[in-house]
Amino acid sequence: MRTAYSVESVRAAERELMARLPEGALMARAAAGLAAVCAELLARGRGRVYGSRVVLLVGPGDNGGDALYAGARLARRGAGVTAVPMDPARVHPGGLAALRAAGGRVGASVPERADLVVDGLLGIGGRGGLRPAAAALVERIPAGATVVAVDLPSGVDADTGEVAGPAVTADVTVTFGAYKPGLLTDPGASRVGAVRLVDIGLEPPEHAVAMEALQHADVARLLPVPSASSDKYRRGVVGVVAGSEQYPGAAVLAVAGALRGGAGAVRYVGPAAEAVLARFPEVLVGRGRVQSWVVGPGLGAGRAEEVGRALADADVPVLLDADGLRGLDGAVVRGRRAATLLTPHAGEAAALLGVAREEVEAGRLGAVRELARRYGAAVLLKGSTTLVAPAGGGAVRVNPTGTSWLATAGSGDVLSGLAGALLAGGLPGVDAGSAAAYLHGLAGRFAAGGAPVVAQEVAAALPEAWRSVRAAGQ
Ligand SMILES: NC(=O)C1=CN([C@@H]2O[C@H](COP(=O)(O)OP(=O)(O)OC[C@H]3O[C@@H](n4cnc5c(N)ncnc54)[C@H](OP(=O)(O)O)[C@@H]3O)[C@@H](O)[C@H]2O)[C@@H](O)CC1
Ligand SMILES: [K+]
Repeated sequence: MRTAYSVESVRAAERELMARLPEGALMARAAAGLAAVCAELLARGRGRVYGSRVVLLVGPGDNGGDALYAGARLARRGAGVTAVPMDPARVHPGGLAALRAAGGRVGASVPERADLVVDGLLGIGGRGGLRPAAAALVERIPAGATVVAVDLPSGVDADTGEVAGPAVTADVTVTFGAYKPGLLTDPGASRVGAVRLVDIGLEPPEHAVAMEALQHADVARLLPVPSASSDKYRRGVVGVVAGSEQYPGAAVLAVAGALRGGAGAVRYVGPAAEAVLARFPEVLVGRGRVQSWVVGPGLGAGRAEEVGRALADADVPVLLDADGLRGLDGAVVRGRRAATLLTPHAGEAAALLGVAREEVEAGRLGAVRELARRYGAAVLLKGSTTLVAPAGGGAVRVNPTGTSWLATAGSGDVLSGLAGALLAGGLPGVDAGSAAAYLHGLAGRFAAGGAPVVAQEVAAALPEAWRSVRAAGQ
């Protein structure tokens, strides 16, 4: 499991550690780690550190201090290092002295050419959009230079991933002590490049985890596996209420996802039974006992009664997607005993929250948390980085397996069937949602292999995704 911590808990852990260490020790560790990554990148790009041109963008706080001490290390190895302060009157004094002593220089403007630019403008102390002096430096980053962000790209909010105005786009982000949510959540996540975590001895407590990303072994532990005594009912029957005359394909794809999600059986309810059976003769048709409901893909408007009927089944987990999310009543969802999992994309989330879609896109983490709070339900927010918030608050999961090839018609229908099958297998909403997103992303990668993919191929690649995950759990 990869975990991320809020700025507040990183600061608390930092204070505790600092109290036990000599002054400057933590910054020295951070700078050493940063310099090592920079040296590695220079060696990879130009064969050696000696003679390379390094530019440090230096902010007024400790983030700038890290950059200066790392710059001093690179200067000692023969790099030509120029520090450009955001505010010459506010520069980390120890860092500046170290750089000068190592032969680095201070410039008033960003040189036109550089092999490597170190973004030490703002770290976890950054607030709001970049001020003009910082934005002006970011604008002048020379094209073609490798950009290394210190702790996080300046302009990205560490706690939320929000980007208000200009921000650095890094090739590599060297982060200290712990991941921050902003590195894992879009729009920030698309600015970080490759993330390298430097261990500086920080140990934030486990209860303070703000975000987590599952890995193969975590998913392997979550997936239900049939035992010798399993029959189809014990493995779970998924009821799929989906499709319409206009969108019969959504029903077929949701059923495909449910069948490949380990369900003992799938029961289909709706007007697309002919299309479903033509593709999957193993499907049961019509209402009956189920261990979970998947309601919504391709349902079309005006089917509120069917949504209400599934929700009224208070002891059966329900997944609501697409049209199943229209006009959703918070009190009804909150009143349920069994799990409810909502799987909106940004537009549907915006409609539920009564805000503009752009607002959800700009603050995805806040939006998914707010939806989970309002509905008392687990919420999977689809998109460039899929997020899953648990019903009762707590760490939000971010899916690490996504691929942009999955942005294709019907892909969400497969995901809803798959997550519904995991609910039927007994997984709580957040686990069902995050394990489904993980397998779905993996299947998308396998099916695409670097080429366009269609939703039914994603469903067909799900067994390969299961095998790949289960192999890691053995
Ligand atoms: N945690 C750890 O364990 C360790 C942390 N370490 C490092 O310390 C970093 C945190 O340092 P930090 O606290 O000094 O804050 P930092 O990010 O440099 O920025 C604050 C300064 O920026 C300014 N400013 C704020 N917003 C702004 C804006 N929008 N646009 C422009 N300016 C803005 C703000 O100005 P003010 O508001 O005071 O006027 C203030 O002067 C951390 O990220 C990591 O790199 C490591 O060394 C060791 C281990
Ligand atoms: K930075």
